[in-house]
Amino acid sequence: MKFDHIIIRYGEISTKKRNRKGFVDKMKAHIRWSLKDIEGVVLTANRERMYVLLNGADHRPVIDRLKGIFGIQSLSPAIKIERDLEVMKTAALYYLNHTLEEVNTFKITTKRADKDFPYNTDEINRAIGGHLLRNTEDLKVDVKNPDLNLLVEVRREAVYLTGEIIQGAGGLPFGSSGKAMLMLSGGIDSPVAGFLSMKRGLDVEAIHFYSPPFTSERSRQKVIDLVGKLAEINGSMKVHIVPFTEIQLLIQKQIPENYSMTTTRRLMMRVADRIREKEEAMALITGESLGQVASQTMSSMFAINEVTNTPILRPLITMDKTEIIKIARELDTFEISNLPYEDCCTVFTPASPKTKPKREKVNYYESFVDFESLIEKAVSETEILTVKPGQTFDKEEAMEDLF
Ligand SMILES: Nc1ncnc2c1ncn2[C@@H]1O[C@H](COP(=O)(O)OP(=O)(O)OP(=O)(O)O)[C@@H](O)[C@H]1O
Repeated sequence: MKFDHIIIRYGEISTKKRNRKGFVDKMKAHIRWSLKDIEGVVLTANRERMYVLLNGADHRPVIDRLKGIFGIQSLSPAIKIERDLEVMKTAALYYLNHTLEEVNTFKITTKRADKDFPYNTDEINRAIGGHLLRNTEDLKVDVKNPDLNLLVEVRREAVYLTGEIIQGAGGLPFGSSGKAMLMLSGGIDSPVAGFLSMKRGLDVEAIHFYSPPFTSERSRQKVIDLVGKLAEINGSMKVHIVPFTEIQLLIQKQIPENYSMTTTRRLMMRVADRIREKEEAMALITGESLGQVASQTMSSMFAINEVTNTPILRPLITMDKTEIIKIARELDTFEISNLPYEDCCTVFTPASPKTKPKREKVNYYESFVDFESLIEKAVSETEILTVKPGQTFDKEEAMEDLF
């Protein structure tokens, strides 16, 4: 006996009415992609649920992959069996021994959709429960708060056993919210912002600004590795690598030092917005968190945001650093982000950047400088890479190179 299918329950998709099909189709495509190398599995869907028929495949790797698919609320491995009490008892014991969680207490909940079945609900509960108690040690019945509530569904065509409810990733199906551009530094925050945006159904491309020779090849590679991590979600991610040295040198030369950081951010936004337009995306995403550093105060964001009316998504805006780090660790990006390679912003950061820059002042300073041709040049010289998952980062080798 084996688990023969997995039940997939929808999360927020179930609140969608007329456009539900679009969401379900996106999720189906993502699940199909994630299971493509597991032989034999077949996916079916209806308005309420999806089912993965395992056709002999082991349920554990399938569940592991499904756990990462956005839009899934929960999952349950299930068994379809004959309408025979002895078979039902054996199957229940199998279920108990193969759940992923530790089970100390249980209850059986039978539902008889077919009232012609020769045993009533109570008789089935007791027969199966007794069988489990006789064949296990230290297992107890708990009808109020059991570790395992084994649902036995007696239908006309067969009996279905399911019990374990495994939490899914939640969110919305990948790509169901359209496309946005993630401004990705090598830091801890922006990869987390990218992940959370993808979780809300966005298809994300990354934009990274780098300033050779002030920033090294290693820091560029670090960003590619971060993109490789995010690419695990759906198999690949594009990254636009923007040469930013000329713009930064011009800012350094022409803008008063305490306003150079504000102008740098404004220029990044302007360039990113051009790339967004070319890629037909509808928003920019940043890893900003309110008040974290000088460029992330309300006044700074007010001054920086002025250069575009494209929506700027800031998924981390109300999060504390510790909350962000927790997600970065779960995502496995923390170690990569934490490597001490310089970023183009840190290299050019003034000693005391304005924490309360004024729009009028920054506009006044920028009015003496023609950035337009350099913006065009940066966009046209942007390198576009498609990164696949598994660009593993060799931390030891990287550290050796550093010291
Ligand atoms: N070199 C860069 N390329 C692309 N985007 C950048 C770059 N530097 C900063 N950004 C964007 O600006 C945001 C704020 O950057 P900043 O360096 O002030 O903050 P941070 O808290 O260190 O963020 P992060 O941890 O993401 O680097 C980043 O989250 C990112 O979205």
